[in-house]
Amino acid sequence: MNAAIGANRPPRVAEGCGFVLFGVTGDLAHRLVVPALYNLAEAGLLPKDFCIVGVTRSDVPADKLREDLNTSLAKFIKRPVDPEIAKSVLACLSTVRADPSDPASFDVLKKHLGELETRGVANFIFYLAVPPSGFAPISQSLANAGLLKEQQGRWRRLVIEKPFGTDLASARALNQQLLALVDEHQIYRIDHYLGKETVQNILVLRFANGMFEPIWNRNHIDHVQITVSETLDVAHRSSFYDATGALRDMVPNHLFQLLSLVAMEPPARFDAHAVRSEKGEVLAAIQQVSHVEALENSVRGQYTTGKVSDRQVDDYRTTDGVAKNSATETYAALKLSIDNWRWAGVPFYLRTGKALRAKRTEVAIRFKRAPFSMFRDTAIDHFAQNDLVISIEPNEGVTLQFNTKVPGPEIAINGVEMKFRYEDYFKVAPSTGYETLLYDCMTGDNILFQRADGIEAGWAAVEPFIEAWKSAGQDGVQGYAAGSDGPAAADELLERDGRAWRRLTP
Ligand SMILES: NC(=O)C1=CN([C@@H]2O[C@H](COP(=O)(O)OP(=O)(O)OC[C@H]3O[C@@H](n4cnc5c(N)ncnc54)[C@H](OP(=O)(O)O)[C@@H]3O)[C@@H](O)[C@H]2O)C=CC1
Ligand SMILES: O=C1O[C@H](COP(=O)(O)O)[C@@H](O)[C@H](O)[C@H]1O
Repeated sequence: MNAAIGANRPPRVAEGCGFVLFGVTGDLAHRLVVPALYNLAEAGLLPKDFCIVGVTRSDVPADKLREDLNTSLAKFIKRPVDPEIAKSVLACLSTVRADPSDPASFDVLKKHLGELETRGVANFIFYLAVPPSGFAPISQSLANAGLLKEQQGRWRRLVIEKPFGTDLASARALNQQLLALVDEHQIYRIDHYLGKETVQNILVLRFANGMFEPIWNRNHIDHVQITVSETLDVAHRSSFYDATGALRDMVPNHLFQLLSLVAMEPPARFDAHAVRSEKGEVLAAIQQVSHVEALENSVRGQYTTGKVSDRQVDDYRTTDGVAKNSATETYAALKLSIDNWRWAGVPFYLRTGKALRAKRTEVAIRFKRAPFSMFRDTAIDHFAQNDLVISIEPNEGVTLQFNTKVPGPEIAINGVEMKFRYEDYFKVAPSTGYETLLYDCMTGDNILFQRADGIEAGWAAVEPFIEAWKSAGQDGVQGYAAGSDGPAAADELLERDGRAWRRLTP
């Protein structure tokens, strides 16, 4: 590798900061955020002047919280926890009570952060690991207390969790509320898919390899399939899910992150402005469809009783917290078109669902078939479609399928695979996926966070489907047995175009 490549890019350094964690008593903080801080500490990546301020709405003693978080580290770090590192991360934790319904409590928080400042903590990250209803009130209270103002090189960053809105109007409103309080560069809107190595690798695969660009277009690509299938059902979060559904939960965020990385134009440089502009552009180019077209080009499914591997799963509508006549989809499939020259005529098929046969997150780029006339009479054992498959999870890696000659005196053809697997090349410690995102936030790099325009373009693209499904109500919700590949209508969506989904199991 050319050692000069990248030599001009200054090393990124995480700056000392106070990590103010709203919702520190909650699931996300315990399962992902604090374990990610532990992993950063273990990797020597936490800055020297670092401390955690856990914010709660009721008084929780710091000792009690440290004990709970320590237990969670043991539970959620997928290898033995080093007690010294855990101690050092949790030793710097203090707690404060602050509740937006009690404005005076934010003065107490301000005083606490002021004391930390006198001890040399110059910068603050405000991480809102709370339900979405808390995003705007907490941000407003922080701003009212003057805690979001940047001055004299001291930065203030606001991390907002997903979901960012529930539709275009609410996402716009939230963006407006936040942007009235802080500048765009201070907002870090999280999508945990961008913390995945395999998702970041899409950028490198496409733009650090010269061989792909000439064929990455409508002349060579037949279609793209994006799959996020899950074996999980919704039992433990049914009330959230029944109000949300598969489309809102997964498509405008996670699946569109994958779509935008695969479909965007090459950014001029590797920086947050250029990359996020191109991602936003391609999402904005997703064709806006009428209600009729939305219904024609989509499938909604809801799981019924079945078995996922050996696990019995009950009918979605019998789940506690789910309305008995719920029309909420646990499966969504869409056919989308992108209105630009690169992708004209290349359908993007997206599918995601719960309680399916297998956990699989992948992007498959299907190339056009070779003009096959010269092999018309050739024996074909197994014909491979030319798929380039980016496996996000599991079996992280990239696979290329192609046809080859079977050894022997005759010409016979067999499909084979060329595989790259991360585990064969790299030793990577298990991670939560939040480490890179938190580290980037400490370095001030928001390339892996979403900008307002990208979020809104995503919601705008799914809006016709949301609207059309709402009008259709129960009509059109297809049942599928838990543990299957999804509703038959999803297969028909592709069959109509002479295509088929990749199977969920090999
Ligand atoms: N859990 C997960 O795996 C994931 C979660 N997310 C998102 O992260 C955020 C947090 O999720 P999760 O931890 O599961 O949520 P929880 O329901 O566990 O809530 C987290 C904490 O937020 C505080 N809280 C609850 N309601 C409010 C409110 N209205 N205003 C302010 N604070 C409140 C509570 O702490 P206290 O009472 O101590 O103040 C609670 O412990 C959500 O936006 C969620 O969508 C995103 C991806 C995955
Ligand atoms: O944000 C969410 O993502 C998970 C799927 O994440 P993955 O990293 O396991 O692919 C999904 O289960 C959940 O419903 C959704 O809210």
